[in-house]
Amino acid sequence: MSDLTLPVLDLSLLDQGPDAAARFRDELRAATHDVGFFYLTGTGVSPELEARLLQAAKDFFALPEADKLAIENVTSPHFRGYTRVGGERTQGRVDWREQIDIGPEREAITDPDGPGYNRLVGPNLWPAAQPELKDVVSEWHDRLTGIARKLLRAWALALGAEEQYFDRHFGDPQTLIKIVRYPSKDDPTPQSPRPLHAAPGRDAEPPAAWAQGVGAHKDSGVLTLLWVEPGKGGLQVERDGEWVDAPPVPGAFVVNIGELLEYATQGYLTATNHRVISPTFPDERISVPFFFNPALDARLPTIDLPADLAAEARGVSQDPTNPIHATYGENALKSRLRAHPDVAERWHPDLVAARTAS
Ligand SMILES: O=C(O)CCC(=O)C(=O)O
Ligand SMILES: [Fe+2]
Repeated sequence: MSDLTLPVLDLSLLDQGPDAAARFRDELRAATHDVGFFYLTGTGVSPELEARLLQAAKDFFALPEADKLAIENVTSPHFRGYTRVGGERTQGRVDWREQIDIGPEREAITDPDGPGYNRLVGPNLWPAAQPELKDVVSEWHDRLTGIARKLLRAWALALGAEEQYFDRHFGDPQTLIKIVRYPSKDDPTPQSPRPLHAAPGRDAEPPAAWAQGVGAHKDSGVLTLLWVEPGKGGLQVERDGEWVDAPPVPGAFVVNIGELLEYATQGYLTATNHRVISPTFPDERISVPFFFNPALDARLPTIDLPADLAAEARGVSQDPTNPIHATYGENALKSRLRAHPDVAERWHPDLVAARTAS
């Protein structure tokens, strides 16, 4: 395994005059053309806020199991709430992590003739026993939305588009915050994996030994700002067919782009496969990915790249097992149905059947 040092970019350069800002944009373009991943410092997120978020995450996972299961995601048609260890899949294999998924707080849309992705719209499920979770998540959401918008404006300019390109096409962002805990697979504490609940054609629940922290995948949206508990390795990024470690850097986010940004740049920017290796007992690892994505019905038009950049656009990755849909809602629904087959089966059998048939 080789050591990739992801590029480190300092967001505060954008506020240090035109030359510094231009340097940031060049570095941003290079990093996301070459690797698709980088570390971002200078974001202004305070260590106090990070500490509050980490504490809230730990408190949530330490709640009695019954409190967590009271908001289990199988009770939400909108893929919100708590996923227990073993309740999620990537590439058909079980992920050994538990998490809470939080999206925009909306009322469900009841329109049977509307697009399937409307079913992603709905209320969150919050733990009754931890009212403060909502406050810290809401503050985190607002801070990171500001950072994401700043980055996207820098990308737009770096790609030869007008600065507001993404603002204009995003609509009301469909953000997703996941608070995730990766236990060790050797942790003797029962992790209450989902009882046998195999999808058609799927075998019984595989043992933990077969599971993964989270399996190799590309993020389905535009931009991910990942916060990782200090000192906790495990994230790996695929580079030239090899897995390379991307350990957390103090005070930095790990940033990566998703399939939609690759699509909008016709492969000039690259969405990169990544995965998480489970920690070794007695360690565990907490992370909080923030996915900044456009409205479900948004379709990012292809950016008209300057000739020198267009010459280096590789085209969009073609993988028959993972088609990339231009409308964000379609792409998001694809990954939600795939990751949570039990939610899909219980609430959306018609969508599953339509997909199996096509
Ligand atoms: O937990 C991590 O470090 C990464 C998680 C991730 O890639 C994802 O949830 O999409
Ligand atoms: Fe990811």
